[in-house]
Amino acid sequence: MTSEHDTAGANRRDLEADIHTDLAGRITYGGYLQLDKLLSAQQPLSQPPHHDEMLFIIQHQTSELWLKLLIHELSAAIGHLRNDRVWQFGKGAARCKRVLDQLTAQWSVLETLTPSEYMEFRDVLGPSSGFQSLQYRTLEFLLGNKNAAMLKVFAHDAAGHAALEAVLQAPSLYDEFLRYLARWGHAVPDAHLVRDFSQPHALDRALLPVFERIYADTSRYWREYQLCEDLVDLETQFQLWRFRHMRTVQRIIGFKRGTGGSSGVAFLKRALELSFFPELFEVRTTVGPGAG
Ligand code: HEM
Ligand SMILES: N[C@@H](CC(=O)c1ccccc1NC=O)C(=O)O
Repeated sequence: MTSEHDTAGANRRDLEADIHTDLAGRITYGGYLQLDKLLSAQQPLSQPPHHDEMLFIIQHQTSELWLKLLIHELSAAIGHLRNDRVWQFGKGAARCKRVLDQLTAQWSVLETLTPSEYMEFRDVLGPSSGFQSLQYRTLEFLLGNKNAAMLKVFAHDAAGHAALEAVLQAPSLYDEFLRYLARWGHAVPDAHLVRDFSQPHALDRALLPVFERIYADTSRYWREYQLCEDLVDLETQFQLWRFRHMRTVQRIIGFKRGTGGSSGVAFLKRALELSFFPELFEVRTTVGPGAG
């Protein structure tokens, strides 16, 4: 038996009668997403264009799009924490983790770029480098890796510089978390509640009893424990991104210096020693019977 809907034999799907086709002056897919702008922003500088420069550009642009979403979600989540909206914070943190998964997984696409292919167009990059990514530095600052020296590379961009300076001066995710704990009766030393937020947080053993109490009795302090574990997840995911960047760089340019002027892989490796929430990792050593 055949019917007008039976297109299986023809291996074709017909349009349904109600599908909108008169779209003049209406909101469309390409219009809503501004694809004219988005898809005209891939402009290789190599002359003639090197085939692999498209991969290089799109890998960076997609990373910047995910970074934009991360900043959007993390800023909102920090606001939730500041206002004791723990459930909403958890929801935002969960989304951030999934976005970080995407960012980390996508290194496997760039890893298909061979060292010689990259060297064929690397010179067009001049002194530009991911080190100058405003969104990346914003994310690092939101997470607490504060460093005023990083502002220098944005001196040429007054608006970007001012926006980053504001994030440098504001409490980070961990600062807000410690303030949350203090509001809920945990013995967070005052020095962590009011401080110069432009400085990075460094391991303070005086904070360990707070976390030992939470980790020793997770059923009593389940909310706090879950927040701690969200932060541990975020740091772990972020470190995976850093690690895969470092390994991708190593396999593509070896130990050459970076276009941004750094030593290259050695410089990237040093970031792997940093911790946003050092007490949350230290507590694993000190908590529990027989620890210490
Ligand atoms: C062939 C690919 C890549 C190479 C060889 C490379 C190399 C490097 C090097 C050597 C640095 C140190 C700064 C410098 O001297 O330039 C750096 C920093 C950086 N790169 Fe890449 N990179 C690559 C791809 C990417 C991609 C796809 C992203 C995604 C946005 C990215 C983001 C960054 C960021 C954010 C930094 C600063 C890291 C920090 O401050 O610790 N890179 N990169
Ligand atoms: N730093 C890289 C160049 C690079 O990867 C790059 C250049 C321009 C814009 C973004 C980049 N990505 C990460 O650093 C290099 O040394 O080859």
